[in-house]
Amino acid sequence: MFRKILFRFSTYNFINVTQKGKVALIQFNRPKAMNALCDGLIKELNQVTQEIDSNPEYGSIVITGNEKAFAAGADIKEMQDKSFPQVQNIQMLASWENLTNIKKPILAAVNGYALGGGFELAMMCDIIYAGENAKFGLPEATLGTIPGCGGTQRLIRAVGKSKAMEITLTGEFIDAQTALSYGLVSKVLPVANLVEETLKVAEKIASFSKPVAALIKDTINEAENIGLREGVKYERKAFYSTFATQDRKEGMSAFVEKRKPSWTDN
Ligand SMILES: CCCCCCC/C=C/C(=O)SCCNC(=O)CCNC(=O)[C@H](O)C(C)(C)COP(=O)(O)OP(=O)(O)OC[C@H]1O[C@@H](n2cnc3c(N)ncnc32)[C@H](O)[C@@H]1OP(=O)(O)O
Repeated sequence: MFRKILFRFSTYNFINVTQKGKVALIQFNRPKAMNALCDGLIKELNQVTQEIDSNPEYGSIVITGNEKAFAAGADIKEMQDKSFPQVQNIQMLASWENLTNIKKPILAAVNGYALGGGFELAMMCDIIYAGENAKFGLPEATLGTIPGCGGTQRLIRAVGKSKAMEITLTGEFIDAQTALSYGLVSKVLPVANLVEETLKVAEKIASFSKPVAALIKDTINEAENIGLREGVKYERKAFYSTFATQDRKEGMSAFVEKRKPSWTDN
């Protein structure tokens, strides 16, 4: 069903990368460590997502783990002996947010645990689908630390202050249905079908014009940084800019001519 991606850097130790049509599927591959996010895994993830982003063959990305764990957080064993100067001087987490610079839409398919950095990483994605067994949490307080990769900031924007405080201050996990009721995830699916169903949505997204998808992603994400008035201005500029593209012309012509559009990504 999948074909291996043959990128320049095609040997990975901590992830598997496969392709279905125009979709790249990235699967974390540290099953013995509940897919804990070690530095090597983040380096590979950054490298491959940048490659996919600049490869015109791909229109979207799906990130997943295994049935037990999406990712149980940053690797605690790797972090445990680090000192304050070490984490600050090397800016330990500086590259951990690179995923947010990817222009193509990213879907997270979360089965099992998405904890700490794993939950933060899922929240950096554009759409989250959860398997029925998914468990989300920010248990950093139980380790004597706090979320370090946008967890507090993205969670409050997704669920509001009281729930964000509750989740982060107690360190307790929430299940898939609760995450759905909080608006954190868009759908809850059977564990066995999660990746397949997520790929279907990713394929649909990838079937449209890539620059237009990138513009939608950018415009919605910008709403998290700016107020409504500025956001509407930002959106309007983006809307106008589609009139400089072939794909806008093609989409509207195809509608009027009652035919399917043929996107050129220009
Ligand atoms: C991209 C953005 C990232 C930014 C990161 C910024 C800062 C983030 C900080 C954090 O994420 S701190 C970590 C937060 N996560 C946790 O506290 C969860 C820790 N894990 C657990 O609580 C449990 O393992 C579990 C997920 C509830 C599963 O429990 P279960 O009893 O089923 O399995 P275990 O025997 O505990 O685990 C199996 C195996 O996996 C190892 N492991 C699990 N989680 C981690 C981890 N986060 N880091 C390193 N290793 C982990 C665990 O030690 C076991 O290994 P062995 O001891 O058997 O070798």
